[in-house]
Formats: sequence, C-alpha cells, structure tokens
Amino acid sequence: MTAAYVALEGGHVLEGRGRAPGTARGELVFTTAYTGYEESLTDPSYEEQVLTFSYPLIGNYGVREERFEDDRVHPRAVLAKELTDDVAEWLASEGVPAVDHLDTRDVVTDIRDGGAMKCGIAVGKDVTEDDALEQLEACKTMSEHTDIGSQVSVEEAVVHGADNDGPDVALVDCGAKGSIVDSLLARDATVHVLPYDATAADVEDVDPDVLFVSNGPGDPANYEQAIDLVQAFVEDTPVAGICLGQQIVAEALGGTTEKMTFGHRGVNQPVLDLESDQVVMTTQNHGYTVAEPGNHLEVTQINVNDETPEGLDGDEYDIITRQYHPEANPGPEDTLDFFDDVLGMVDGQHQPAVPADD
Ligand SMILES: NC(=O)CC[C@H](N)C(=O)O
Repeated sequence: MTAAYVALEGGHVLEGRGRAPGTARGELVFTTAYTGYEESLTDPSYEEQVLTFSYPLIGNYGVREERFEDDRVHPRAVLAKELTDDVAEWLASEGVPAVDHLDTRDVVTDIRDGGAMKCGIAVGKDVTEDDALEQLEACKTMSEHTDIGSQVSVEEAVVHGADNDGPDVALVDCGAKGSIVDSLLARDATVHVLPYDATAADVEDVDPDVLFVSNGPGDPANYEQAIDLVQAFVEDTPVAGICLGQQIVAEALGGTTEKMTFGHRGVNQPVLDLESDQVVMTTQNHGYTVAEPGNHLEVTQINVNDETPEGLDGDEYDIITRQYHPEANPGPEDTLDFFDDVLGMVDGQHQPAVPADD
C-alpha cells in the first residue's frame, strides 16, 4: 500500500491510504457537498487549498469533462473517506496528491474547532511523516499568496459570444468558473473576459454595459487592481460580482472583509432574501466574508445559519452582488435569476436597495 501522511497545523500527523502520489501543502478546508465533486475539484477558488470532502464516498458517478468548471484541478491535494478509482486516477493524472481511508469526521471537527488551517501532505511508496511535516513548514496562509490572481486568470482578453445581441459584459477574471460565462452567454450577452489585473483603459476599450467581477481564490484585499476598477466605473456602469466579486465590490466602496473561521463550502447553504422573506438554497465556496458593506451598499440577503451578508445591492448606483454561486454548478438552481437581474440593470430595471428594518 502507498503510504500517505497529512500533517496538520500544530504538528499532529494523520495516516491514510495513498490514492494519488506527490507532496503538497495548502490551507485545509472542507466541503459538505454530497454531489458535484467534478465541479468542486475544477473550481479555481480552491487554488492553494487542500480540499476535504465530508461526504464519505466521492466519485460514484464517474468523471466527465462536460461538468468541469476549468481545464485543470485546483485544490493542491484531496482528502476523503473513500475515493473511487475513477477520481483517484484523474487526480493522479493531474499530479494532485489524494488520500483516503481517513476519518474525515475527525478532520472536519478539527477544522470546525481550529478554523481553516495550514497542512502538509506526502503520498508515495517511500514517503515519511517528516515529508508531510516539511510541507507543513513551507505552507503559507491564504493572505500571503499576494498575487494568487495570476495563477488562475486569463493572460490576455478573450471574447465569448461576439455575435450575440445582448449586453456587453466585461468579466474581470479573478478565477472565474466556466458556468458564470455560460450563464451570461445563455442570456445572449457578449462576454469579454479580462485579466484580473486589467486596467481602466482595458475596460474602456470594451466599453461594457456591465462590469462583472468573478469569483476567485485567496484574500480579496490582495486584488488591488480589481478594487481600483470598481471604483473607476461604479458611478457610470452597472456593477455585478459573485463571491470574491462581492468582497471586492464592498472593499471598493469603503467596506471591509474578514476571514471566517472555516467558511461556507457546500451545496445547501440557506439564504434569506430580506425583502421577499423567502429562503433559497445555494452553492457556496468561500472563507472570507464582507464585514461592513461600505457606502451605497445595502445587505439584501443573509445566511440563515450565521447571518453573514449573502447579497448586496446598490442604494444609488446599479450594483448587485452575491456571496454564493448563483450559476449553481453544482447545486440547486434557485438563484439563476440573478443573471437576469444583472443584465436587467442595463435597461434600467434595477430598483435602488432600501435599508432593511433593524
Ligand atoms: N469562491 C470565491 O470566490 C471565494 C472568495 C474568497 N477567495 C473566499 O475564500 O472567500
């Protein structure tokens, strides 16, 4: 059997079964998603993280490229109770170490108690505990990955749906999931995907109807260029954001973000819309949250479990952002109308948010 060690912050080392060889390090997080492992494993927001699946069997319906969110696996390593051969072979072919036969109930409890933490992984015939501890030693925090956008963004602008008749959307690619682009194309938009460090001049070249900031990995405070872009365009151009995008928009308008203890990762996070008083089920993957929304933004949706902001709307400018993933891959489709609302801003359909009653 291939040896496999997982060294947790604090020095405790777990032993499991090696399913894909290699060494790796990253921030240890968990997802409670019981389906959608292909989408999670190809979600760029997991860059520099080690993903633990709390659901005990991962891979039971195979691996199909049509469900990928990007062209590669993003977590640095994968932990599970049981991985099928299909998934283990896929991870091995991508050079991503994988460990199973772990008691993931313990791993998840450790993360819940201690928060998302650094970890080191070593998997292979001749590896030792020390190899995993060495990886742990070299592990950085997410905030220390100051240019993480460069690892997941397009290098050059790319246009999708050039012949579409709908609005022109400038999508600032901080690690965009493919289904965000697909959701906009399905509504006849032309999507101009721009690098995470695009300048105001790059956006002016597109002359977009909507400036849309994508999801992405790491600390929102490290995306200074995207924050500058929102500040430069928000007065004249409708602005939208998903996940990291919501955090960036809040920072741009004088708000603040903070690290959560272990974040929200799963496919059944309940969100309450404060205006309609309705709850929707959402897919989520984030470790930071908006603490203060900033000027001209109202919190219009909150997480039912912990009341963190899930949706922000502009009270003066046309702005709609969501902390969860309305594109719903994987996950319930309760919130796909977000994309209609975003494109509706172009026709002046956005209703300025009114402050919620306290
Ligand atoms: N999915 C995302 O966009 C994640 C946003 C950010 N990296 C966070 O962890 O909160």
